[in-house]
Amino acid sequence: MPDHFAKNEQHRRLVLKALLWITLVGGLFFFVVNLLRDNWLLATLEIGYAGVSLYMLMIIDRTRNLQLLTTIYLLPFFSIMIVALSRPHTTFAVFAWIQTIPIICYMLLGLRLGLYGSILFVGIGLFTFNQRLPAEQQLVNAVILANLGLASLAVMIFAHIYERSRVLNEKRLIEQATTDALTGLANRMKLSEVFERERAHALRNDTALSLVFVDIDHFKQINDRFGHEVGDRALAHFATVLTQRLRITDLFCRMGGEEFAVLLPGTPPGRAREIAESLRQRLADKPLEVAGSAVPMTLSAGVASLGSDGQSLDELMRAADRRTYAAKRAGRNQVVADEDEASAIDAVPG
Ligand SMILES: Nc1nc2c(ncn2[C@@H]2O[C@H](COP(=O)(O)OP(=O)(O)OP(=O)(O)O)[C@@H](O)[C@H]2O)c(=O)[nH]1
Repeated sequence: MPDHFAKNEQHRRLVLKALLWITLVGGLFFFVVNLLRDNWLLATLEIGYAGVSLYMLMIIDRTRNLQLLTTIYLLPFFSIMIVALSRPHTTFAVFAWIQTIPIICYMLLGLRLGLYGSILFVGIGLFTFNQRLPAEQQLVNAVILANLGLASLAVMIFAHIYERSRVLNEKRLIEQATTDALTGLANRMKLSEVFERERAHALRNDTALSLVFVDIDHFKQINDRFGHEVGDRALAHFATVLTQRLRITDLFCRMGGEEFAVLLPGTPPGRAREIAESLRQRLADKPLEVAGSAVPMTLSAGVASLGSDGQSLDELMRAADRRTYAAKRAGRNQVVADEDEASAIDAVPG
């Protein structure tokens, strides 16, 4: 599961836990109150719900399908509120619970289900409440309903705004944490996340997955000659030029400094070599322009593939890295795609 979904789940798990404690304590309290008032239907529902809350508190940390568990819990929870509101023995104060529905729905079910759940259950709550008002005082009833309806609407709007900002902020934070600020490319953390997904996909569908490690040649000289600022521009230029050559499904990442990696889903070793070669060619064809003159850049690359070079990202990175440094030793500005080639370079005295 991607990390950001896990974070969202953690947030919802905490909210649900808090609600379960409230319904456990509330259920026990109202069980006693309803027993004392001889309201057997509600007493049974309340003690039953306290039991369900206790059971859910025990399993909540182990459950995988939190969304399903939440929905199974909320439907009877809201229904009990409505039943309680409709009973002649209960007070109108039960409507206070109806007003918590939008907050509960948005925090536990997210924006879309939060909206639908709020409209549905607050609507039914208002309708049920209206049935209990004396028919003869229509104007007073209208004022009461307008107050409760508007207050519920305000809670719903605030809950919607809160959840929307929370989701957007969370998205922004995740994006910042997984993006390299200078080039706008994905970073190492994102590569790990995507690699796991693509590896599972490749194993399930028996498709290929390759990784190209790319290192800019003599990058230090660009910094030394033109300054760090031009060095930064060169890195951004490199990212732009190479991204244009890749497919939308490929993941181009900056690993740090002048080292990059490209994850190529559905790409066997031979094709990955061709792609690495075309990246090398493209960079040579599109030098960075500084004050009207070209700053030539070249790259060295190593290719590794799932299966033949290992099963984990670490293994693939190690193999691709080894081949990149073989390419450097062989004179730079080239691609080394397999172990034979790397060993042949290593065997040359130098
Ligand atoms: N401008 C700029 N330079 C960086 C950045 N990150 C790393 N560098 C520089 O990249 C250079 C890398 O130098 P080396 O590791 O010697 O590699 P190289 O000069 O590319 O040589 P080879 O890899 O052997 O071809 C260093 O001078 C770093 O300061 C960055 O974000 N911006």
